[in-house]
Amino acid sequence: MKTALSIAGSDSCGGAGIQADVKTMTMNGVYAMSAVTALTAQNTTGVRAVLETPPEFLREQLDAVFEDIFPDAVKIGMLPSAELVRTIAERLRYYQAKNIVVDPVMAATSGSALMGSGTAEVLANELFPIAALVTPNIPEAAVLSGVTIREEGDMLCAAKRIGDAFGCAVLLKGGHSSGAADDLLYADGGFRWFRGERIENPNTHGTGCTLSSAVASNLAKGFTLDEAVQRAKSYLSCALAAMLDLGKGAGPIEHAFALNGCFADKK
Ligand SMILES: Nc1ncnc2c1ncn2[C@@H]1O[C@H](COP(=O)(O)OP(=O)(O)OP(=O)(O)O)[C@@H](O)[C@H]1O
Ligand SMILES: Cc1ncc(CO)c(N)n1
Repeated sequence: MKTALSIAGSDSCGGAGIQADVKTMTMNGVYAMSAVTALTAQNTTGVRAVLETPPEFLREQLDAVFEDIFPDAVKIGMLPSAELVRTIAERLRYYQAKNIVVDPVMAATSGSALMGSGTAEVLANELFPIAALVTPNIPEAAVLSGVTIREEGDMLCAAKRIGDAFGCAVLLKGGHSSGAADDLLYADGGFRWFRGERIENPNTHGTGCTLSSAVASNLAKGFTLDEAVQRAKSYLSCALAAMLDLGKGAGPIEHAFALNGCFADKK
């Protein structure tokens, strides 16, 4: 069985972070592992508290995983501090980790900040160059590129700037746009749109985590980058379209929509 590692924060309400990644990887047919960067006390309405993992303990988790079950892909999510970024970059280079997907998480869907100031620059410098794919949303791409993003032309410009500056492929997600949910891939000097209808569902907590870990899962299985993005987008759209409705804020999506076997049967 192919394997994938999520290096991310824990989301106590289960819709984003490590919990979303493990569910997504499992549903996409790979064996999921985790290295926790932070504990968050959060729910669908906001983040109440964050406890950062000490860098030496994150390193212990990474060594424990890589020395035993070498992951076929790595997804990186919430990184609250520059020190944690440097720890991960050093370990991933040491192990020559492959199929690295970096989701540059800056804030939760609820708006709460998840990254310390100054960390974005270190993240970009240290981790983007070793990534197979970087997946910013529109506000994150604006910070990383310095481009104000209002329309498709701005998305092209921002994705190219980030990709060219750090030598990585970029998937600029369109979830925060006012129109359709169209994502833009910039890879090997070329652009490709992954078009998606906007699904009328206010419950979008963890969509970014889900998309990036689905891409990582599909890279682990050997799909090309284009195929992995297309498959990930289809999985995400189905999980959103299942219309799960939990919590008082922007709720989580239905990661297990495809389970019809006896263990998932309703009473
Ligand atoms: N209402 C929607 N209908 C269809 N697709 C959506 C919708 N909202 C987001 N998406 C898709 O979800 C994926 C994640 O995009 P988004 O821009 O929401 O990421 P994000 O802000 O990082 O997510 P989050 O912070 O909520 O985890 C993209 O493929 C985007 O097109
Ligand atoms: C732990 C964690 N990672 C990422 C996100 C972004 O959705 C979140 N809300 N929580």
